[in-house]
Amino acid sequence: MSAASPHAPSSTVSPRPVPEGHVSEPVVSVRGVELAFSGVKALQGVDFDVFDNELFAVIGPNGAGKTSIFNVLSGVYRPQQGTVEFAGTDIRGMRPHKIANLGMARTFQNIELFENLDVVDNLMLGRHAHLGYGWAASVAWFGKAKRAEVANRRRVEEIIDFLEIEGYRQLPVGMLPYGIQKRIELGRALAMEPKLLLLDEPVAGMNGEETEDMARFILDIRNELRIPMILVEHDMGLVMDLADRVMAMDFGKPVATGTPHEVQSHPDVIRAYLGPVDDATLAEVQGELA
Ligand SMILES: Nc1ncnc2c1ncn2[C@@H]1O[C@H](COP(=O)(O)OP(=O)(O)OP(=O)(O)O)[C@@H](O)[C@H]1O
Repeated sequence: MSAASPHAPSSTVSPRPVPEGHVSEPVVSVRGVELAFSGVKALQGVDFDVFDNELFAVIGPNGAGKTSIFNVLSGVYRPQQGTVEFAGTDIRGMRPHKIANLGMARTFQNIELFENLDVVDNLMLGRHAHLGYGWAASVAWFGKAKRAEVANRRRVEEIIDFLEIEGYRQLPVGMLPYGIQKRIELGRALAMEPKLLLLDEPVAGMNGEETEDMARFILDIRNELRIPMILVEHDMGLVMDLADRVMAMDFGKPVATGTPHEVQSHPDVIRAYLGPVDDATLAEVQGELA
């Protein structure tokens, strides 16, 4: 992955702003998170909130700590310090499958689908937490198991409609174009009916048309399904177009949090991408971004 330069205008940045219109409790609340790997400080003093129906982006150059944030949220890494609350529950140290069952879904930088299964079956795997019956029920209480299966299939068909992948539904995922596979991975996350969606570089490796399609679906998820999202993405154009708020990271620390407009030409954000620059160069870059 390559780090991209931030683009477009800016102003001032408040350290931890609560966005206008958000009076409710945050869906995610992270405070003072510290994560280290044998001396390497991956995260230091990370604080942020994500609110209902918010699209929150995390940006930063390579190694800034973006993936580590996702891994802390989804339970892959346990931070040494700090608190992580999701949907009102303290999830620090909780196992990934338990966090997923609380309603946190994630897509990955590299597609993680079952290539030999068709689209419908891959999406049905996302319904795992919604089976509504156990193994015994599936044998001894056929009626309940069958009703749950029908309801799950109906939900999967709704997602297929929503993501406009009807034409691929019976095809093995491995033979589909890259952009469609990324869409199916998104569909599997949606099949979980998540309370929060983590999108890890959703347009990485996509061409222009695929990127535009994905951007449209991300907006639809926010506007129609009203699912809050955290987006990690190197495509700054996409971040600036889609995000409600952005947190910029550098060397494991948040350096600016605010609207895309505020963050993109913040001096610390520009220095995170370009390295040390003098005031004249900084002003020139800010001028180009304006
Ligand atoms: N499992 C690990 N073991 C050792 N160091 C790690 C591990 N995971 C992350 N790191 C280190 O933590 C720092 C942050 O890494 P992270 O992958 O979170 O950055 P990133 O912003 O996602 O980078 P990229 O944009 O390249 O994906 C880096 O110095 C990285 O080498």
